Amino acid sequence: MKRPVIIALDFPTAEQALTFLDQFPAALHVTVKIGMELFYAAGPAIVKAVQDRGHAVFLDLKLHDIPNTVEAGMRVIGQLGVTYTTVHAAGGHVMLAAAKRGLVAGAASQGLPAPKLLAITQLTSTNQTILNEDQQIAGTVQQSVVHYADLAKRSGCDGVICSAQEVAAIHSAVGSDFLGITPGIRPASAQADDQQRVMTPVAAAKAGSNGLVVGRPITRASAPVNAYQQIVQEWSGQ
Ligand SMILES: O=C(O)c1cc(=O)[nH]c(=O)n1[C@@H]1O[C@H](COP(=O)(O)O)[C@@H](O)[C@H]1O
Repeated sequence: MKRPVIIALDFPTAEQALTFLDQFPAALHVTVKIGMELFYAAGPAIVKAVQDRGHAVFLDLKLHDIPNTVEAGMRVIGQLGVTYTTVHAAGGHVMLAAAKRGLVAGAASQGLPAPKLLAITQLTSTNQTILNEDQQIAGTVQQSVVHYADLAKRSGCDGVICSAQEVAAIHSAVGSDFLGITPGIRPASAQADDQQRVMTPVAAAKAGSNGLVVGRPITRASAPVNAYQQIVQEWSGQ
């Protein structure tokens, strides 16, 4: 799918994750996000298990450390054949450039294409108060997100993770070829949970989002494949 609806496979064990995933026919070729919970539990074997089922992997480990450590970690991630991976933009230019270098080198060592490197801007659970008081960053959330998008682009990243609320501003500031992949997606009837900056799939599509990340509205639905297909339909109908 050119603009994917990425399913956040947030489960505590490989068994639970694969039991859930096996409801989705291989022919759907979904993209699933493996985050820290599942990766800490199941390691690279879960990445391979998902790929062996014909699905694509977004490995979301949100690296944030000194440049040398991030470069070395990304070199390993680059060897796993994943489609996307993440780093925190707040680590700064030198760390982001090191992340890109490691990822490209790791992929090249296996003859693989480099995964798309996405920088986390402000998490979708962050609101104005958290930004100004906890993080001591002045200005609006949108200003901070656009700043991080510009930094990420200058540092060699392929895109950012942000709320769909900020995608249009990012595209007008740094260009529409820079990916804005957006979690915090909630169908109109769903609860927000711990998300602060949410949008519906339809609104995210209209805003120019390059891909949705959706977890609980699919993983906790009584009929997950139907919930997924309904979101895909809303999203791609725009
Ligand atoms: O990097 C992410 O994927 C991410 C960034 C962000 O700003 N907000 C955010 O919710 N996410 C992830 O997107 C998924 C959202 O899950 P739900 O809130 O259940 O739809 C989770 O796996 C989060 O870790």
